[in-house]
Amino acid sequence: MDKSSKIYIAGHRGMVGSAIQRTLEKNGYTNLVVKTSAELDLRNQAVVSEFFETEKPDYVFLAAAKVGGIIANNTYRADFLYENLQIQNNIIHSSHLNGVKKLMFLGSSCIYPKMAPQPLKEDYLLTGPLEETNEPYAIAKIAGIKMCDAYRAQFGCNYISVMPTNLYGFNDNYHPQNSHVLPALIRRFHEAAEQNLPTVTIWGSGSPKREFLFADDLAEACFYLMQNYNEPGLVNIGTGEDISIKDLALLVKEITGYKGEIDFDHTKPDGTPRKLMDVTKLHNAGWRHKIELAEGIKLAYQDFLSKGALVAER
Ligand SMILES: NC(=O)C1=CN([C@@H]2O[C@H](COP(=O)(O)OP(=O)(O)OC[C@H]3O[C@@H](n4cnc5c(N)ncnc54)[C@H](OP(=O)(O)O)[C@@H]3O)[C@@H](O)[C@H]2O)C=CC1
Ligand SMILES: C[C@H]1O[C@H](OP(=O)(O)OP(=O)(O)OC[C@H]2O[C@@H](n3cnc4c(=O)[nH]c(N)nc43)[C@H](O)[C@@H]2O)[C@@H](O)[C@@H](O)C1=O
Repeated sequence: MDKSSKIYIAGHRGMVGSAIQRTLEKNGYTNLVVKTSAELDLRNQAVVSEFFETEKPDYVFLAAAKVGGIIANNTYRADFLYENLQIQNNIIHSSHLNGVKKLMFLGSSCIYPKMAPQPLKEDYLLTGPLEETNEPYAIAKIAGIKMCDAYRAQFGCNYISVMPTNLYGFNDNYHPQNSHVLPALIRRFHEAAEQNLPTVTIWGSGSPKREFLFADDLAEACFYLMQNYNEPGLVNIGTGEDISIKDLALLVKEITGYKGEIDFDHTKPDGTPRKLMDVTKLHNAGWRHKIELAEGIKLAYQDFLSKGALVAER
């Protein structure tokens, strides 16, 4: 990508899209095209087609999606399937029709079978049943991977797919029900400390394990891979280390200064017991994460505090 390339960041106001925009600008890329969902509803094929004909971007980061935690995925099953299929179909197809040089599709670690061996290697895709709570979302993401590969096979499109692990960081979604675990716990422990509540409740058993990557680290990986990776298939992006939900809660408790008790709501789903990414392919491609979990949580907590009542709830 040369500095004059026109780069479209789909989803630039989201946690990942905004991190990608920061990374590109920090590296001197200023010919960026961005649209809010109010300006350009990516579910609408006609307006997406018109947008691409007008703008003709050289590169596309596809970071727009319907995104949420385990309860959101299991509640809005139709929305997660329909909206994500529409968004990615429209962008990938219009990119092909308008000669986009390279596109990066962002999938997710939930695409792997629920009980696949750990750590998850890229070739475990489609080797077993998916986790029920986020199957619609996972099916949409798998379709995106397959679409990029099919457009490469039939039309020679250089469209790559990356699979980030669970992410957190600046501009995260702090919605009490729809968010992912880490932003949810930051908010819940903070509010419990503020209100002197005796107990903070964690969903599920606390025994599942999750891997967490800071969104600005992910953006650096995306920037690196967009310049250096041109293969079909998929690339896991993670830290290669995971932590139990219970230990994560204890870490957030310590960072937010909460002094009360923790209990567990077993009526809430645990989801996949573990989804640790094998990051050998990523490391061999030349990239490793830099921000460790405790440091990242402190950064995310500061961002949460700085936003106050304006914190995002999606
Ligand atoms: N968060 C996580 O833990 C993980 C995320 N990912 C992937 O990373 C990508 C980004 O996720 P994340 O940044 O967390 O998500 P966010 O919810 O923070 O951002 C998603 C963005 O997508 C845009 N968007 C959603 N629907 C539409 C639409 N119909 N038309 C136009 N824009 C739309 C929104 O734009 P607007 O603000 O203008 O409405 C929003 O800014 C997704 O592909 C997700 O699957 C992968 C693994 C983990
Ligand atoms: C990125 C990934 O994210 C999703 O999968 P997930 O990792 O299971 O999502 P999660 O972060 O919501 O939960 C992780 C674990 O944490 C536990 N947990 C405890 N307490 C809270 C809590 O308060 N909120 C939430 N959300 N979870 C909690 C929760 O019970 C579960 O055991 C996919 O839907 C899909 O979006 C995807 O690809």
